[in-house]
Amino acid sequence: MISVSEARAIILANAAPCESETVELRAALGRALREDVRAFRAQPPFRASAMDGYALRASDTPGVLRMIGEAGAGRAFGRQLREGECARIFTGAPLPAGADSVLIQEDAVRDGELVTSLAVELGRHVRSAGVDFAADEVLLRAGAVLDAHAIALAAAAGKASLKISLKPRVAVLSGGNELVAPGQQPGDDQIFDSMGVGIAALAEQWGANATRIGPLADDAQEIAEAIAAAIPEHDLTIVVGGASVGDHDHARPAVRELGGELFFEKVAMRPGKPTWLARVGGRLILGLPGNPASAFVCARLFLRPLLDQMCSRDPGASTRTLKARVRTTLSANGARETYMRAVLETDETGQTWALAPARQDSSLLSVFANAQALIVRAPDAAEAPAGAIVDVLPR
Ligand SMILES: Nc1nc2c(c(=O)[nH]1)N[C@H]1C(S)=C(S)[C@@H](COP(=O)(O)OP(=O)(O)OC[C@H]3O[C@@H](n4cnc5c(N)ncnc54)[C@H](O)[C@@H]3O)O[C@H]1N2
Ligand code: MOO
Repeated sequence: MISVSEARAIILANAAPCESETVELRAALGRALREDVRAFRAQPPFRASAMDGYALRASDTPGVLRMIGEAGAGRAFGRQLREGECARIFTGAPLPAGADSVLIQEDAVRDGELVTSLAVELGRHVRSAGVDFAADEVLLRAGAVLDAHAIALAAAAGKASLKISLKPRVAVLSGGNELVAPGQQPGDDQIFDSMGVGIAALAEQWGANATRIGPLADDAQEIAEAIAAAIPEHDLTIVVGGASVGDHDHARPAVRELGGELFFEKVAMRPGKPTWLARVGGRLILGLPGNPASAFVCARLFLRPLLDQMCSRDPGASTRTLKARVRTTLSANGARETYMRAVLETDETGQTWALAPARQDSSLLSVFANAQALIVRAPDAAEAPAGAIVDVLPR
């Protein structure tokens, strides 16, 4: 069995970034940038006033100055200020040539065209040209995920459109004779297909366009046909369930029937051991165990970085852990890396505590849905007494 980090390395070694597209600025929100964004020109492009007041020469102060005109935002004052002169100025307006400082209007005494000024420090209330950024400066790097602030920066750089990653097209197949789609009438021996829906939702949360397929019957032929049909239309196919060794676990046999190449079929982790990865017709197929907590843990550990890589985001960023103290003692771990569902709390000192509910069975969706994090227990980790610091991964 391979380790979690080995499995992730194999996944990333076999995943390529999706194509890119160019879209209007606001349509790029939440997407990964595929080009560096450089400033069209410096910001501000001119020396600007930071206050409403009077533009003047500091060397003329203290004293009485003659106001010779006005500079407004978007309306530069064309003339040169000479000794003893000042110009009315407003926030954001270009400083007139010859001026070097601004007297804030609250500190001025005005009488018609005469302005009495206190001593003004040289450069006071002046924003120098390029104080925010210089012309041609790289403001955003390829790979950045574009939030509202980044979109504003691109707009300030003069960009009207951006080159971004296409959303990976992801097919999510679920299968099992016990499954019925939400909204359908279940038989007495059936349950609702929560994880086909859940994994598709996660894929979309992480930047993909997901298509739901299923629930399929426990039938190797039907599963093979569904995979074969999904492959040409999708960059990635995910199969939820049917991953284990039972007589009705048909996912991997279906992949073999299609002539697929299996990279791994088990990972030394708990939950999530029966996770697998294959390639069929040049496209990756990720197999997740059907138990809800197993599927969610494996999606978090493998699907998230895989989608990051496909979207040209940093695939390493999402799997970095944080530190927290455990509320209750955790027993020594076995040989498999273990991911325990945990509720996070922050106390009045700012310390984060992780509370692992006693019920950790991998079938418990409600426990997972109410957790905020996973406590990571290394293989063969010793008992962690209450208060010990552990690694946690935000869910
Ligand atoms: N003899 C062994 N049995 C099992 C092993 C093993 O190593 N030897 N591994 C166990 C582990 S660990 C897990 S995890 C599960 C994985 O099972 P599968 O991926 O084959 O999934 P299923 O058998 O189809 O279902 C398991 C469980 O999850 C429920 N399920 C499945 N799909 C969904 C869905 N879309 N929505 C909601 N619930 C789903 C299903 O009803 C089962 O209860 O195998 C163990 N067995
Ligand atoms: O690994 Mo299974 O995922 O323990 O329940």
